[in-house]
Amino acid sequence: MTASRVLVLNSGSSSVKYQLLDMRDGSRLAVGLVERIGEETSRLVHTPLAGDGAGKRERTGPIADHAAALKAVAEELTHDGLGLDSPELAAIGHRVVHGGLKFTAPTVITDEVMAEIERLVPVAPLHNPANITGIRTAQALRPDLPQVAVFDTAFHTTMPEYAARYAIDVETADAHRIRRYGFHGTSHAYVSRKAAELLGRAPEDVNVIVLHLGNGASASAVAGGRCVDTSMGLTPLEGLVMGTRSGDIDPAVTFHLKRVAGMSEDDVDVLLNKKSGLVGLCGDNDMREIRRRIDEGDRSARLAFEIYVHRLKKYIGAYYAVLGRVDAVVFTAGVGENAAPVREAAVAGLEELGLVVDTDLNAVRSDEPRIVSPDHARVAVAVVPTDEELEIARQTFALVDAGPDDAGRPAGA
Ligand SMILES: Nc1ncnc2c1ncn2[C@@H]1O[C@H](COP(=O)(O)OP(=O)(O)O)[C@@H](O)[C@H]1O
Ligand SMILES: CC(=O)OP(=O)(O)O
Ligand SMILES: [Mg+2]
Repeated sequence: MTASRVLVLNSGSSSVKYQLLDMRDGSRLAVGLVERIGEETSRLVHTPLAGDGAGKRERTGPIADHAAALKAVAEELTHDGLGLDSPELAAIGHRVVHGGLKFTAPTVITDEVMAEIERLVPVAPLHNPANITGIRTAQALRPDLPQVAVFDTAFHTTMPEYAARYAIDVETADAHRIRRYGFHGTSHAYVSRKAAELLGRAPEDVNVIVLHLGNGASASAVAGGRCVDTSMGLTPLEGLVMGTRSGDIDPAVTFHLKRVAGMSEDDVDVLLNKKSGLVGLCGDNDMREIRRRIDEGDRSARLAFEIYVHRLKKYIGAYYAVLGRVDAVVFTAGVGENAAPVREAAVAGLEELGLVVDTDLNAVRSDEPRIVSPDHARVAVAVVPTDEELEIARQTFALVDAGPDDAGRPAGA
């Protein structure tokens, strides 16, 4: 039997999401999440969907680091007869957030590839270190298997220079590779393709604005299947208001804080990446909690919501102008898929642009891609659940399934 399973690891700063899939039909064999890694209250939630396991299992209690988290995941899979030692496992696919300009496609991980991912740590300090630990741990568990990196930045490498460059001194920018890279690309690619499917058209024929609103959040303008602009920049800090990140601010705020408030470089980094966004504005970064507080009349929660939505609306307008013609505005990720009030507020007042939501359609909760604008609307407003793990598994399997070359290396090595 040829190996057809792929394990996908999406390692975040304090969490690991994972899925084991069978690529013969794309079915999931197990899914899970380890959260609050490094805290006393770590939690692993594992759901076997095949094998010997039955039903969702939870473990709570301290999980010290990503290596310990992956060990626990491996134990859970083994318990279900889906262990990493299985000969059916073809590869392990890793989400890697920053790939710079070098990686425009999924890549089999070699020592040189690892060195490049490490070199990019300063521009993705919350993400690349966790991705690296995930890769190293997986390599230690299955040194014989191809490990594949699927980069968040890859989809955005098609951006034209005028969208990717900052208007700063060219020599300085080039010397330090300062430009806009963009992130969440696997999600933007998957969701824009699915949106075309939902409209019943070929991806080459549609222009869409994708709003990926999770804890991290980004917008992208996709013309005929290619990214032409996106809201994140050199790092995943630029753009929309996020759970804990500020998104766009005047960069002078940073020197002002250093000069006037006596903050260090690291203090400002932590402020903008971890203590800003929704959490900085109102103390909560979970949109469910913010909506609950708004319903109780809480003013700081309301203002946080208004700032979040105002920024979103500005990007919709900007990308409308960038694309010229828009076929759909598509919401995805935790907030985009679940928070109907965010979708409604983001397009409120944009009727002249052809953007309206149907209140009843927008209120429907579903895991399926769906249109939430009325039939007659000029531009579709859609909700398309993202599936970064499935997309990573597909790209990983496509690379390793192409077979080894003459030297016995997997394709792409
Ligand atoms: N039912 C819901 N209603 C509103 N917001 C939700 C709901 N479920 C999840 N969210 C939001 O989604 C966020 C997580 O999104 P997700 O895409 O899983 O983020 P990430 O992958 O960045 O961790 C939560 O912080 C919360 O704000
Ligand atoms: C790049 C990024 O912001 O990722 P996440 O949303 O997983 O934090
Ligand atoms: Mg995410």
